[in-house]
Amino acid sequence: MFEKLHRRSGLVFPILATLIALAISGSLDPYLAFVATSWIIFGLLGLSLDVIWGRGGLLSLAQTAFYGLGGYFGAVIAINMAPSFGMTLVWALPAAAVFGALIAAALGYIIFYSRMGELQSTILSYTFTLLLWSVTQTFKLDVGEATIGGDNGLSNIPGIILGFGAEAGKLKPNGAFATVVVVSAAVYFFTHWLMRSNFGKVVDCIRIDIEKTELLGYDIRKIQVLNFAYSGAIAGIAGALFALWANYLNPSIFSVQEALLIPIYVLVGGLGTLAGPFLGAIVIGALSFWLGGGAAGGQTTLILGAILILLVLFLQNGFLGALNKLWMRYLPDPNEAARNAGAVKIDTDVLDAILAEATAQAGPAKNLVTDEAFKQFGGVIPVNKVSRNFTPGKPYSLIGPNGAGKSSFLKTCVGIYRPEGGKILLGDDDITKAAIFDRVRKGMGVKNQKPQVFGDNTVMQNLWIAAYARTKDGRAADVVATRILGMLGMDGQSAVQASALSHGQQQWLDIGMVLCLAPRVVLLDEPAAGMTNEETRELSLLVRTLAKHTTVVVVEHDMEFVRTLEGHVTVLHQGKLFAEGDIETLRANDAVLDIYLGRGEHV
Ligand SMILES: Nc1ncnc2c1ncn2[C@@H]1O[C@H](COP(=O)(O)OP(=O)(O)OP(=O)(O)O)[C@@H](O)[C@H]1O
Repeated sequence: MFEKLHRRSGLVFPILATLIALAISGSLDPYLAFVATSWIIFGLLGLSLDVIWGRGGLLSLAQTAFYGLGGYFGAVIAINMAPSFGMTLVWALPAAAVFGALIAAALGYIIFYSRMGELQSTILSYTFTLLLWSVTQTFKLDVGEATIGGDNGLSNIPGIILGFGAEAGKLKPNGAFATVVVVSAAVYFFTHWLMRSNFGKVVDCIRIDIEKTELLGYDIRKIQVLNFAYSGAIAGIAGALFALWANYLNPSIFSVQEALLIPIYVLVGGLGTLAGPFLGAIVIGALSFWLGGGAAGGQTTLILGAILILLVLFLQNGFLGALNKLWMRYLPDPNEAARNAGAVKIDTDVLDAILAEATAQAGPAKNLVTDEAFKQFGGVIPVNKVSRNFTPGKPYSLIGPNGAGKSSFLKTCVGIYRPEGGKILLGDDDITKAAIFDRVRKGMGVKNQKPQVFGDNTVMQNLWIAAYARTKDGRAADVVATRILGMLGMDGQSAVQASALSHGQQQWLDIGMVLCLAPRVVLLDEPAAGMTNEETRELSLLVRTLAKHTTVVVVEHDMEFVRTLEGHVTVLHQGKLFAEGDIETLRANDAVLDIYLGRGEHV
């Protein structure tokens, strides 16, 4: 019961809060109703930031820009429609949402497709807001009945009108409050649903590990732009509500103070909680209302600032974050199973069946061919004109001393590093310039040196998100993920958070995620690191079985593991192919010993 309530808390409490707000809306003092309406609007604006920051991982200071633009656009529409048609809300909100979304999509396109860093993105978003602030000071335009008058602003904006026709009158403060509550609640519940949908799950994964999400085959930049556009739509709606509430807009809506207040609402309420920004805006709004009413003796800003600093410092993730932490203490620990987990034991029959099915669905194994592949970092050349044809049948092991270029070679093949020269072919496709997600969709499955799992998600959720990348069908992904979980013998840990797993278990989970993709070429970078001897034997069995169905390339330092793979062994040195053969011959090769021991002419 307690657990169920916790799972549904994002729905149950907001429903209660909405009902209470609606119940008291009629009896509120009209002035308080008027002021409280603005708190809800700011909460909605905070929600727009939470979508892109708390869930998407980008601290955008452009939310007030989308809010202001949505406000202006919605107001112009409302001014022109109201005299004949009434219904300002119906005209202004969709127009503002679409406008906000388009502007956010355009800005998001620049930010995400240019692969800007987090800090630069935040600064660019802030610069965009400042630019609008500056431009709107002098921007004058007549649009029908609406006059945008530079720093004189835009006045004569009709209030919230729900009735049709010229005669329809604007709502009084209490009615306006109730209407804004209903609109905000509708946006909140839709957002709550969206963030729990498959789209939202991928958005969360991008925030946790963007590279891994792309390595699963998701077109991350498209998803980021869509999420940003959605946040812009919410900000636009908030802007239109604000315009109808205030009946007046001017360029101060794009000011620094406005832009910086929004992250504060989110932080005080709880980043990533969606409902938190409303709580943050209401708490801050109510505090300043009460302090401004005489309680602070003229020191409202000072006292409010001090309270905010204390709240952010001591609550860490805001009110809702703190509440959640407290609540979690009384729930059973899902990570208990990780502590009691035994060593992973592969079920080879199931593995064989999974791999045969993958071939039936994704087609036969593909060759991976590198033709003079070349990668350079300044003076360092970790991949120096490597030409190699990798085929299915037996696994390939890449060995070599530290810094030989093994990981760089794999990263060049998957597109994490862009080669400066040469070609890379996956089957018949030239993938030299393809995006990472495109290579994965064409059949490449990669596990990097460090296990990459989504730490906040459970083991099952990790496998599911990998399977869903390929199947694009939730139920089919359930089936694939459950089978791989069973094959790894990790059923008992399905509800454990991936971050609670040991390093070795995370390696297995990462390998399981790669298998969910039904890859036609598999690249594994140091998969045995952190595994016990028993697990390394199981891994060797898995890799050999895998190589019968797909092309497999493994980078490894553990020579005993490499020996048990009974495959092709290639030594890399200073970015070049140095020697090839079976492991026993290579171990007896003086030149190979020289490079490992750092002696002789080859070093
Ligand atoms: N992103 C990068 N920027 C600059 N230099 C890099 C980068 N990645 C790798 N290198 C350099 O390329 C060389 C090869 O590194 P790489 O990690 O590929 O070697 P490795 O054989 O995998 O080593 P190890 O066994 O220690 O993992 C090193 O000198 C490394 O410093």
